[in-house]
Amino acid sequence: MSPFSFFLVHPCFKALRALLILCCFSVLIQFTLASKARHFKWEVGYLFWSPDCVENVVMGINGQFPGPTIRAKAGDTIVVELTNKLHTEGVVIHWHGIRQLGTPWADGTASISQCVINPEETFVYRFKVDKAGTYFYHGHYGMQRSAGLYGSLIVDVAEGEKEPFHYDGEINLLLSDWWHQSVHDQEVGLSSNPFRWIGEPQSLLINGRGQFNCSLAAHFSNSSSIQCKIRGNAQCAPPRLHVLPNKTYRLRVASTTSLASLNLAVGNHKMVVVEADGNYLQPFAVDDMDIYSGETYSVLITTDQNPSMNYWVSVSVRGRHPQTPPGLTILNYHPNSPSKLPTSPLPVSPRWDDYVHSKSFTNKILALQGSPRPPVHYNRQVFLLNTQNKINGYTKWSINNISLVLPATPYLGSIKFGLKGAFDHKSPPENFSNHYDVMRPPINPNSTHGSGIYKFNFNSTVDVILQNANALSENVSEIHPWHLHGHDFWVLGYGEGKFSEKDVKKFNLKNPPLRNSVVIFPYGWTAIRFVADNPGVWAFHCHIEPHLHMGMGVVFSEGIERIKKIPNEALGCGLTGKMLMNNPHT
Ligand SMILES: O=C1O[C@H]([C@@H](O)CO)C(O)=C1O
Repeated sequence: MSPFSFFLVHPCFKALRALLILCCFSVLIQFTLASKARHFKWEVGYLFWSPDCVENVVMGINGQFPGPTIRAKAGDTIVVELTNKLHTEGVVIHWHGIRQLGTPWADGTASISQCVINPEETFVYRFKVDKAGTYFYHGHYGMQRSAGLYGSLIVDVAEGEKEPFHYDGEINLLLSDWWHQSVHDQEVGLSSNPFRWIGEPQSLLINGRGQFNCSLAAHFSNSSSIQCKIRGNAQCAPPRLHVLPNKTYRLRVASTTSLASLNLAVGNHKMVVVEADGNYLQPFAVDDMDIYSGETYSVLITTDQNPSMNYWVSVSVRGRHPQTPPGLTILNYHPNSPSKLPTSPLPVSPRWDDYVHSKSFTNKILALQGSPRPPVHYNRQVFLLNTQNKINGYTKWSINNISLVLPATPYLGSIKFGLKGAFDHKSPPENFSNHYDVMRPPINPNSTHGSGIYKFNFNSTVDVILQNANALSENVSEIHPWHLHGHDFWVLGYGEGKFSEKDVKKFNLKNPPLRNSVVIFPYGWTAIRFVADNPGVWAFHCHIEPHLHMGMGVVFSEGIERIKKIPNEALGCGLTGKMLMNNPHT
């Protein structure tokens, strides 16, 4: 008899066995009690609001802009009953960074995971937040994120768990950019011939607040900007960050910008970067940090500076010729008055085109020791060439010469039920011509529309090489931050120019960071690896809102046959709607 069987049957161990069972039960009960469902009732609607002291229309939630912050613990279930109070538009909300393990219909992507929620309809998003971290949520239909439909989603560690770093307090910074032209006008311009580009933002917002045509730091600048005079309760009053001296604070930073890549700095304070996209990093200290649309970070600052002063928190534009003044607020040391302006000049931010600086920051981002490592080999390698193109004279972005158009019927349903004709059944190309010169504008700029998907074998390891190129004008190549739904991926490496098979040898398989968003630098490439282990249909796209609108994305799917019952409400439109209505028992 084995020692284990002996323990199971021998009467001497009866009491010990009972104790063991009791222990197991109590752990189970504690776990069930600690993780709970958090219910929210939300109404999405348009509001008159002055995000940058100029009145405009924003898309808000429950009369608030930005939307309410969701705060939960790892393991909790979030239940958001979302009612659409927009007058004539559908809506969906994507929970950015939440992998939706087992709930692919709750990913909130119009035409991909669900039908849009029509005016006056209510849709219930129910999903688990399985991993602690800094996240956010936003609209994922048309350009509704640019209209202001976003908010923070913070997941604390589960009861009894500890973060791998210490801090005394927390500050939330949700960064965005803001235009005075309505999103509807922007969308029309982008899909017109001649093309009308949206231009640079009027203002940068910190927690939905910015200042147009005046600066909090005007007394330091020799430009013509005037000093802001803001009443304390104004919607555009800067969100002062109150701190006590000699403490450590965790800044949770998320960028939901429509276009702008940003640089964040806190005057006189070093920032120690510890988390990115809900994954822990090997801590490193910087004076300023870049953050691209779709990314989140946690950084620690220690309030060890002269406590009789306040300090600037500044956000400025990277990667595009800035025409937007920095977004500013104040780090307010207690007991100084929150309106006491800092006496030091603004922190120096790098020049907008100092890519050496950006790359040096990016290369410091590595996984904390002990983080999950990538599989050593891939099963499939997909190359995605990013180009700006023309289709019948309209300006577009394409991936391997295909510009994404989303179908009327959500992929999740049409794939699950094998509905023919819902989208292009031919898969898009996995590669591009060897002769393509990524350093020059396309010789033949013409591309085509497409709605085909990349289908991955369940549990296979996929490498994606994102390849940047020259846009339509000579000597222009732009930053594109790519975001993957339904997964985290390992960032294996970045490189200049065209990717070559030799570059595979340089991949970092030792401590690559796990993320859900990653940047491709101008004329460069970025390699990522992920395991296709989450049954569902998942968007992978440039997080610049107008670029996605112009077709810059692809769609992945895996393991659909493993999905059991998709709630009818998610699919009650288009062909699936008709099918469900005809077969109420599906
Ligand atoms: O998609 C874009 O279009 C413009 C420009 O390329 C054409 O006006 C721009 O800066 C983009 O990022």
